[in-house]
Amino acid sequence: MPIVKNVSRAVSQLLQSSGCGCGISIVPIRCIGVSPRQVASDASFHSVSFSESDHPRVLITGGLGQLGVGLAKLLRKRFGKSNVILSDIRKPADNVFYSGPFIYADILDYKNLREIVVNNRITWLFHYSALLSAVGEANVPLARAVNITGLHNVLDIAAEHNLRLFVPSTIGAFGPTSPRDPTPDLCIQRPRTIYGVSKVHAELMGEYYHYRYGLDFRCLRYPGIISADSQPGGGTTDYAVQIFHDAMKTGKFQCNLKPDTRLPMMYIDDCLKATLEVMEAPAEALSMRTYNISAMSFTPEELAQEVQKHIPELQVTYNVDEVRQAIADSWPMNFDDRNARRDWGWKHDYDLPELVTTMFSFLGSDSRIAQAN
Ligand SMILES: NC(=O)c1ccc[n+]([C@@H]2O[C@H](COP(=O)([O-])OP(=O)(O)OC[C@H]3O[C@@H](n4cnc5c(N)ncnc54)[C@H](O)[C@@H]3O)[C@@H](O)[C@H]2O)c1
Ligand SMILES: C[C@@H](O)[C@H](N)C(=O)O
Repeated sequence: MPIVKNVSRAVSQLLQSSGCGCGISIVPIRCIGVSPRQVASDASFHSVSFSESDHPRVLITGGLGQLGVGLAKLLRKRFGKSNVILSDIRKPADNVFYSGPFIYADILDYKNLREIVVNNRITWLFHYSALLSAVGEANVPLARAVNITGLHNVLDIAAEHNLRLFVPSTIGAFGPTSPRDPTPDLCIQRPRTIYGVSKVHAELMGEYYHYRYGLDFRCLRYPGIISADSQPGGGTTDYAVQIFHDAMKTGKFQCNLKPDTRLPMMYIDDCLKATLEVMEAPAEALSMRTYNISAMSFTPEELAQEVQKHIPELQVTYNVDEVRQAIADSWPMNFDDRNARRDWGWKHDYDLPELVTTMFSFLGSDSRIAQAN
């Protein structure tokens, strides 16, 4: 194996060379000039010319799901419309297409993704593409491809081009053997869904690339997210969005989880605020690269009672979906987010009553507009 020997000798010489300025334990890709995809070393130098005083140039993958459009809106307000590119493999609605830059990007197409990053001089990447917990169980091969192979593509491109990378994780990254009430940042993680397994993999790979190559990887474990103007993509916590729509439309709601199933939840504005805050936090403030964030925790019964304060005639019945129930029973009931609060000042704005009032004022004003038209 002379080639292997030569390469390892060259790498060890590079590691020891004082000119590189690298420590032995942290080896940024640009120092050894060999990326995980064997891209020429000068590939990363192009993006290094980005000045920190400029606005970041942002790409959001999987941006047409429940969270991406709201994230683009928030980031465009902060960094300017033209600096934030939304992408997905689906066709955007007119209002999304005309609200700012949109591009087709399949995260499984490595070359296409790299071309987008290079041509648009991307400096920050928010990686939102994923198959969520319930749809993931219904199509494991696709979930494995999108959530694991897709993540590998994103990690390599981010490392090669010196990007700051945000990858969301989830309460679903924990499992039945994790402490569930509360669940700390660091504990046993043995999830029993392909979604959870892929998210633990993403957390570990991102942290590994951070320590091994200096990748600026940042990750938050989101609770179930509740939003009024976007639909959830097939998760276990979807009921907590659906109840609002059904309460408004029919006054009847059939819940697919048992009434006492407690899960951590969060209003979308808090989720997106946390995402921007952790991306803007100075690196020295981050004692970890993956944080839990928390706002509230409730059961379907407690949510229904709060909703009934606004729509007293709402009738709730229960028809349990065994797959979703088994998933929910293995997830945290409460999330311990003390580290996020201490390190970068995380603080939620919405508790359960505030969330329900906000959802109804949003949906209420929407329906009034629909009637007027
Ligand atoms: N919504 C939540 O409650 C929640 C909670 C925890 C974590 N998260 C995470 O946040 C991220 C965004 O969640 P969401 O609710 O918007 O998800 P979503 O399911 O609503 O949207 C995911 C998007 O990924 C896209 N996608 C699928 N395959 C793709 C491919 N090959 N290339 C590019 N895009 C592809 C889909 O078209 C879809 O628009 C996900 O990573 C999810 O795991 C969400
Ligand atoms: C919790 C989260 O990751 C997603 N909403 C799901 O239920 O799958």
